[in-house]
Amino acid sequence: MAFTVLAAIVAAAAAALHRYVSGLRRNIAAARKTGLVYLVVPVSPINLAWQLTFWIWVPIIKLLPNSLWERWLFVMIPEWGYATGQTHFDKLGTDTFMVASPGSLVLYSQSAEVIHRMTQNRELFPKDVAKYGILEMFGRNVLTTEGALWRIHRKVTSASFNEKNAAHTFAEAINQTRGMLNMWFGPEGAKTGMTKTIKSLEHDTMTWALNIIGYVGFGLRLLWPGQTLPRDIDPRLAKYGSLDPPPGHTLTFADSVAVMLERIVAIMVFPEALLRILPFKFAREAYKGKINYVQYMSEFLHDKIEETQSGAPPREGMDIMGQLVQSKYSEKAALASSATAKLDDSSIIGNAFIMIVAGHETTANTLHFALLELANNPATQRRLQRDIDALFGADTDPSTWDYEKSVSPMLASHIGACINETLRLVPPVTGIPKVVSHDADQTITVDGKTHVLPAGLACHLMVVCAHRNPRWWPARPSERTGKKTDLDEFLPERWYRSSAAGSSSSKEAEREEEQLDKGDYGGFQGSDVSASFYRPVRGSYLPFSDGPRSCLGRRIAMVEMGAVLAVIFQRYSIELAVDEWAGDAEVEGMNSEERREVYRRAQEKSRETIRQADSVLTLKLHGGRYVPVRFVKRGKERFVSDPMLS
Ligand code: HEM
Repeated sequence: MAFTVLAAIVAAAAAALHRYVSGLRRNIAAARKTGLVYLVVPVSPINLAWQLTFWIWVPIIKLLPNSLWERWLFVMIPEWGYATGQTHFDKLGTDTFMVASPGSLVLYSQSAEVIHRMTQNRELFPKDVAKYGILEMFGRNVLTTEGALWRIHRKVTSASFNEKNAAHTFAEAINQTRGMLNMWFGPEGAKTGMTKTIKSLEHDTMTWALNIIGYVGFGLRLLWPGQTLPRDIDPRLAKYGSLDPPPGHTLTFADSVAVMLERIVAIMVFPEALLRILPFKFAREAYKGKINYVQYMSEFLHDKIEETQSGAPPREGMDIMGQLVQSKYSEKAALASSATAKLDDSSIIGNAFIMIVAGHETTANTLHFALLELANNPATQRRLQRDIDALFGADTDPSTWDYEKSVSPMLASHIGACINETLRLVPPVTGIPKVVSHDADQTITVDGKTHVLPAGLACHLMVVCAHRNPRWWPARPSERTGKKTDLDEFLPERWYRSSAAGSSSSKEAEREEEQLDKGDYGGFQGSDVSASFYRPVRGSYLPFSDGPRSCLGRRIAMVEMGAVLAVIFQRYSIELAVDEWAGDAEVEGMNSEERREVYRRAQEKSRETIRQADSVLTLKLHGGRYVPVRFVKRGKERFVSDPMLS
């Protein structure tokens, strides 16, 4: 008996070893055939189990002699592109390389040509939808589907992304920014002109963005602490805005979204029944977040179906849930032929989830990093304020700002430059997975040479690396760090520079535009970058992706972020908090040089913290990391008004 068991184990191990070796040999041969540079690694870097546990294995591997791992280990660290991307592409001497492992063959590229080809040819290089399981747990949706099914989702969801709703978003972003400022200052800060040290900037920007998409996208009035719901609010919607859990719930709606996003990996990995009984804090939170969120959304769906079937007039704003529900439950949908595609209930909930996640976490993180970079860069902040004064006036009431008149100049000013530069440096989505169509091999051109990629090949577009590739961006030697280029630095002025080594002339840019896929996939059709700025080569700047699968919400995101920066910096400045090095009384007694010295320490620490950002869903500060800041009324700055501080 013991011998039989042993023999079975040996046979299974031999079979596994055979699979391992033959998989590796097959993938190495396929990598070699493409003619591209390739690395060989022992485990697939895109294997989910590896990605969840890499932090255990990497330190163990590093105990081995350097020569065994130093060439390839970087690619096994999921956020390598953001942390150290350029160095590795430099070392390999190429913008496009392959990684062969026993379980996979993957192409990584930061080449604008390659990225452009893949984003423009949706059918030849579809999205690698298998990688989007985490975003499909509540139902299939526009972000996670491909082909004919994606077209149906895109048609239904894109209907409300228009200029009217962008204007509505602008007004609501102004309103929510005031709510956030009121919370930060409180009655005490309003008197002194300075907030206390804020450690919750990331959390607050998430609340800000959720409140906006909640209202503009879903008609839900979500509140800041101390605010109350309007008296005439529809009682069915009141529970979503409640600051305490309403009857039948153990979390508020906003907390259910926040907790669910915080614990999304646990929700995906563990079955609900197991989360319920596991005696760990993370499991309790994940379970609570999930069941509350699911319950809110099914109640919301139910209410919307009733509203649609009662023939109630359309609501103001995007009413994303209303649009989704109408596609299935309206009278028109009922009369439509059965051949007309409709979403099922699970897809309605799935799309609502994706709009909430895509619509708030991305924008919130961009705002969070933009604020931190402005605190890190006082000279940029001062220039931003000058542009805001010129555009909106220093004393005007933001609620009177006119969207149509303001939007283009706003995005062409230093406000736009700061947003673009944040999205270049710290894009919420650092990489986009595509795949070579399973139907046929496809070609790419790298530096004038054609390479054939095998059908089904996984391709990873290294967005964050393309954004820092000196070949495509106007770069100068860094004045601050002495590095070869300043591309790792936040320099919105870059957007006024005229050219980069690999940048195209405006004629070439026009020709490129002509070759684009001009299909109408709904949403905003214009460029992400104002015409007055440096125009990056197509494929080198894609914070919102590009081509048919580009972000549906990019216009409203830009508008939202422009509005919040304008409202905050019209009256206030942001400063890094220096409590770690000096108390308020000490700062009071310091001369200018001493203040500069203490601020420089805070800048150094802040930059180091930002470098440690990584992605679960989007790029942000995880693991309790934060940068403490204060907001001060303009004229009351302790540090950032000093012209010697840049
Ligand atoms: C700074 C803010 C934002 C950034 C950086 C951003 C970025 C992106 C990126 C990179 C993609 C492509 C993802 C992929 O292919 O895997 C995407 C898709 C998408 N985004 Fe955004 N997004 C932002 C804001 C928004 C907002 C505000 C909404 C909606 C309210 C939104 C809705 C969507 C949707 C629906 C898609 C899927 C489009 C499709 O596949 O057809 N996004 N976004």
